[in-house]
Amino acid sequence: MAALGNDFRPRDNSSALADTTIILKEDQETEYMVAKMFTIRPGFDVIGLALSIWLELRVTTGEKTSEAVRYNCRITYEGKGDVDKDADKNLITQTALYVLRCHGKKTFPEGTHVHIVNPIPLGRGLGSSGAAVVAGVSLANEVAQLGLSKDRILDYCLMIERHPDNVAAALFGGFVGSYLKELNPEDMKRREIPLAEVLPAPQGGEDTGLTPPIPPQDIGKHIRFPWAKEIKCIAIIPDFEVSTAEARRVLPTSYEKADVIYNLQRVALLTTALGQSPPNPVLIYDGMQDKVHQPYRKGLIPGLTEILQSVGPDRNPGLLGICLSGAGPTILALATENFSDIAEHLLGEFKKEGITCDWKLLEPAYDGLTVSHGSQESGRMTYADAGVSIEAGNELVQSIKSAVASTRRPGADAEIGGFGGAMDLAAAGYTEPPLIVQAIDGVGTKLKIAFAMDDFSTVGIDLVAMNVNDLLVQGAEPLTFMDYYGCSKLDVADASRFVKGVAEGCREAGCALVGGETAEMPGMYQGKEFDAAGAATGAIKEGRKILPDKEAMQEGDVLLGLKSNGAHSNGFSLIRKVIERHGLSWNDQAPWDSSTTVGASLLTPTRIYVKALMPAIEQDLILGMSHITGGGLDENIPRMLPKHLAAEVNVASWPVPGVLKWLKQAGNVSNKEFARTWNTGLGMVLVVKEEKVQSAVDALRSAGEEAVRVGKLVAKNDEGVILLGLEHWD
Ligand SMILES: Nc1ncnc2c1ncn2[C@@H]1O[C@H](COP(=O)(O)OP(=O)(O)O)[C@@H](O)[C@H]1O
Ligand SMILES: N[C@@H](CCOP(=O)(O)O)C(=O)O
Repeated sequence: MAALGNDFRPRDNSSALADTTIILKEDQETEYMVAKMFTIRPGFDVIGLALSIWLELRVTTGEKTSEAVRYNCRITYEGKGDVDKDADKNLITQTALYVLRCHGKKTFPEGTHVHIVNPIPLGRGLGSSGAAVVAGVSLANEVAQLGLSKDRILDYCLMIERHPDNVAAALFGGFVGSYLKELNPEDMKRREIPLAEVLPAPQGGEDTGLTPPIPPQDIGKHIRFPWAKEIKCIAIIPDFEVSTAEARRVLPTSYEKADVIYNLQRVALLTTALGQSPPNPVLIYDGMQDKVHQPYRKGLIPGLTEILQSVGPDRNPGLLGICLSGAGPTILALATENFSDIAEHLLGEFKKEGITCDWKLLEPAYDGLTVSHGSQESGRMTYADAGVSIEAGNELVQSIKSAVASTRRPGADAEIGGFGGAMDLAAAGYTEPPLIVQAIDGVGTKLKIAFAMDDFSTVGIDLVAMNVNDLLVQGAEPLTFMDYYGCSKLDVADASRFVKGVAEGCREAGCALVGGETAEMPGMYQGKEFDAAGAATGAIKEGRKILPDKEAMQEGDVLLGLKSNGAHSNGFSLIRKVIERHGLSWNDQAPWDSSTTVGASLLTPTRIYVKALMPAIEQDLILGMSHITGGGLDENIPRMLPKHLAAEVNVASWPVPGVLKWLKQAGNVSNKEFARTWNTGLGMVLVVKEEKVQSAVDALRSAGEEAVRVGKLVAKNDEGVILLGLEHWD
């Protein structure tokens, strides 16, 4: 991935489409298509919600094969479950064949290869068949260039899946209401038009020339409702299938008037309630009650009634409502927070029935069906087709411009838009050739907490901290910084909050943000997730030594510690496990600090020690420094020591921050593990000659930092770090 340059814009055309181009080359292809789909609906046969799971087809034509392939269509599949690979049996290609036959074509174009990538679990009520039907109609539309509009595609879909909720949401995206128009008298007479989900089979095989029923115009109508941004969907997906056909067979053919009115009243309110911000849990919970399908389907899903009734907004903070997804067995809970709590509870309820489940946190997806073409001959590929928005990139540049400019410093103007970031060393005070030091790092899985909290304002500070603290321990002054932000779909607000955090970190470290890269790469990451990395460049003045000065270190040299303010940016994989095991959710009150939540406390940004340490470094008061990151005291302190010396550290000499104390105890983490996973309360450990300790402490104090004496250097036997006073941690 090219990440150089200082244009805060999406990657250049050729690299953004690199994945696609590779596919085309390998298969000698002419077409490329992606169909993105969704799932669910809480109003029986009426409303559907497209969710963030995409069914994707990669389609190529002109493939050379040694043997004849039926209907000219070779199918390959990756994803959930397994599907038929025969073109006339696979739901996607079967649907496409029906549409092709409606247009007088009996086969796919020669050498068609359809590669299906399907993450939607089959037969779980998450609309895999609706997605497949939309993809199938679109497939025919593309390979035969039929020019069908989305509205006309819906007509074809409705000939196959006669309930419009799933196909309409899959096709148009978002939270969608739909109805089927009554057929006009002429079409009513056309007995071949299926009234239920019956796929018109190619009677007598591919060569009969029979024309299947062409859909009447405008069979279905739809409208998109608003959806409040904070509402997310927890899908609890049991490990067994319920076929939609079976789940429809158990429904009655007629209903009591009272039950019909009950549902109508709720659906009418629900469509508005789900668009209101903040959402009203009472209206949504009541609005999601149902009397026309859930009660009849309980025989197919053990414990359904009890499971649905086991949660409510009064008992489960954050929960808004719950229903069967599609025809089941998946259960869909809508919530604004405490997602893992709610999910764990429902998993527990299913477990009582002996059923294991998977769960996913999903969000509405607004694109619906998208198609992108890539023709080698015409070179008609576009960013937009591939899911990359230049407009969003430009918007981001505008929104971060002033934050980036605020990091300017002597030697770097921090203006964005050029091809590279420049630094005038002389203007920065380095008149003789300095030693240049560089560092590169990421934020790690602390990002996961930011995703869960939907708060990206501080992880940029962590990114800068991880880099500049690494430069600092080598005695270098950080001068410039560059960041990399990779996502699947650029959310300008999120990316901007992130870059503003990076700028804040840079200001704190005194370095200029001279460039960055925002890479929008469809399909690389899940939903709104992103990855971030950064690199810092610093300098050491001519004539001064790069640290650590191992040769100058001796037994008896003093170890000073600078406090951390929590976990900083390391050990988050274990942190997440401990939090999960304790059934805490990110929005719960932090057990170690009643004034904040678990997530907010853990997002406390990593301390940046530049301003505190630079004066002492410049006065040559320090022989070596260790930035306590992944690997903790155990792994990081020996990195600054000569082979013959070890660090003897008295762990009682500094306070362990409340959060780390709690995590250690809650995770039953041994002292050894504690010292090699987390920083234990020290963000930096310094080696200082005894005679310079007072000056070093004074220099640090003048810069606002209190150093504590934590130990000394001793002759090394086995261990690089000897921890004394461990009982203090028990
Ligand atoms: N991507 C796909 N490719 C081919 N067939 C599919 C695909 N997705 C779903 N199907 C077909 O649809 C069936 C599931 O449909 P259905 O019972 O309606 O459940 P769901 O709730 O998942 O829509 C699968 O067993 C399979 O035959
Ligand atoms: N309204 C339909 C929806 C079926 O959805 P699926 O995902 O189970 O195919 C119904 O409830 O039957």
